[in-house]
Amino acid sequence: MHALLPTTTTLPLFDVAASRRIEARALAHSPDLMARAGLSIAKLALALRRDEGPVWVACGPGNNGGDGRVAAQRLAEAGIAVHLSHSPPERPALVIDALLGLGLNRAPAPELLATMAAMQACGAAILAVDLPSGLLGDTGQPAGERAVRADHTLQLLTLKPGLFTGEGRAHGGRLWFDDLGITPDEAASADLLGPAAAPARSQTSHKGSHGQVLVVGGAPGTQGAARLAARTALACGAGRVYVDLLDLSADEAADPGQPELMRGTAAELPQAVGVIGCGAGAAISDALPALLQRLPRLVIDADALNAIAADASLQALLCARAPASTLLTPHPLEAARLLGCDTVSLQADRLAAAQALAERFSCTVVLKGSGSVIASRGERPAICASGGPALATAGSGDVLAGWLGGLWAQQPGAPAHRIACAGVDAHGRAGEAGGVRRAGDLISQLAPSR
Ligand SMILES: NC(=O)C1=CN([C@@H]2O[C@H](COP(=O)(O)OP(=O)(O)OC[C@H]3O[C@@H](n4cnc5c(N)ncnc54)[C@H](OP(=O)(O)O)[C@@H]3O)[C@@H](O)[C@H]2O)[C@@H](O)CC1
Ligand SMILES: Nc1ncnc2c1ncn2[C@@H]1O[C@H](COP(=O)(O)OP(=O)(O)O)[C@@H](O)[C@H]1O
Repeated sequence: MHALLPTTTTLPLFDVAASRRIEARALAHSPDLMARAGLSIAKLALALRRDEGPVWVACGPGNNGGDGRVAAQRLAEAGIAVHLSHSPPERPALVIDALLGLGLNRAPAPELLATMAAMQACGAAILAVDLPSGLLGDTGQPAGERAVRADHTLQLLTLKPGLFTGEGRAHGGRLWFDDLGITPDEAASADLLGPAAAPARSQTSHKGSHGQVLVVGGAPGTQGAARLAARTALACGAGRVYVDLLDLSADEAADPGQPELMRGTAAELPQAVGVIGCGAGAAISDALPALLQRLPRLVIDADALNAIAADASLQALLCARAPASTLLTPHPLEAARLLGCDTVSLQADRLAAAQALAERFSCTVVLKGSGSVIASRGERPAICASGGPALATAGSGDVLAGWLGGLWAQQPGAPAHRIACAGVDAHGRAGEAGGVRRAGDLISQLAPSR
């Protein structure tokens, strides 16, 4: 058993159906899985309980409750006061939430909701067994009106995608994992991203070796967005970075605060990676047909996504692009517009939504937000576990778009999916500080990760 995040490698995630298959096969040769699970929970509980008070263990009707009962037995054998009940003891030292795990299949019944509320109110830290009760393992959404907000979750046997995206990040608390000695014997349902290697830079390389990025966007009043993206592409190591600011007069500098940036257009730079849409406003619509047809690799963000959502002819141009050449970076509202749904239903299953977008537009999609999801046709989806609310500030998405463009410029042969996985993870790690990080600061935080 070990703490999980930050992860130093990419890890396999298994949805509920896959976890059940793995469990069923493992039980055939290791019938003592529940004993292993219970022991592991008891060990972690011993380390986490805050004082000499009783450990409250609340067990449900299935095997999740079975794990909890074994843990209670182990704790009692170790001389710890254990309170095995659906109602709280006086001043519990820790709560073990073993009500519902993988088997959650409907909104929790009222009596379970009452126990969940009592757990939350009792003042002790909550250790959830496998999943916080009421949280769906595939999507990270509560099945009903509420799910337990745990302080710690010990995932057992497999890592479930729902703990890493959507509401899962807010419900799981600190994440722990015990594989119970079983190596999964089927392919993962999704990847949990680890860090990727920075693009190689040969001793004899020159600026022409590291590609070109062209940022198109920045309508009057929102030019900062395009400049943030351009500065980030530069910090990422792209050989040359150009900006095409909408409505900028011919004699103005690309970015007076960043003299390395140059002005350019798609017509002049047909090999550049386009990063298009940042702060672009409605004016991007007119430029989009040429950009979609002309530039061999595109990162499409913000207003360019909104323009595409509103125009079937732009959607057709997008779908006609070469495979693995286009990367969309919508936040949930932009993604909902592209799919023609609302954000609540989109957020209810972020993995499915990202995959639906990737299929519909034949693109790689980064569905941003807590636990960003990366999906591409024919690829296993990935979830980014790094990042946090420090990133919830204007401009951090522009920085992501610029970083993706900068990475892609330096790795022209790489498919969009690989660039997205590497870039989103690096961006998240750079934004793991507490509080709020200004988007401009994020750029300098990203640069050392190259
Ligand atoms: N077997 C092993 O050795 C191992 C097992 N492991 C552990 O087992 C867990 C999975 O166990 P599980 O399959 O029994 O499912 P679990 O989460 O206990 O729930 C099922 C029960 O809850 C009920 N129920 C469902 N929804 C409900 C609701 N909303 N409101 C009320 N009731 C509801 C459902 O009722 P039913 O639908 O049948 O009426 C059924 O009775 C897994 O998460 C892990 O902890 C691992 O440690 C690996 C080793
Ligand atoms: N709570 C959070 N946890 C993790 N990542 C977050 C969180 N809030 C925002 N982010 C990340 O910050 C970025 C915000 O992008 P976006 O909404 O497009 O911002 P902007 O348009 O202002 O640049 C995305 O990469 C998103 O995943």
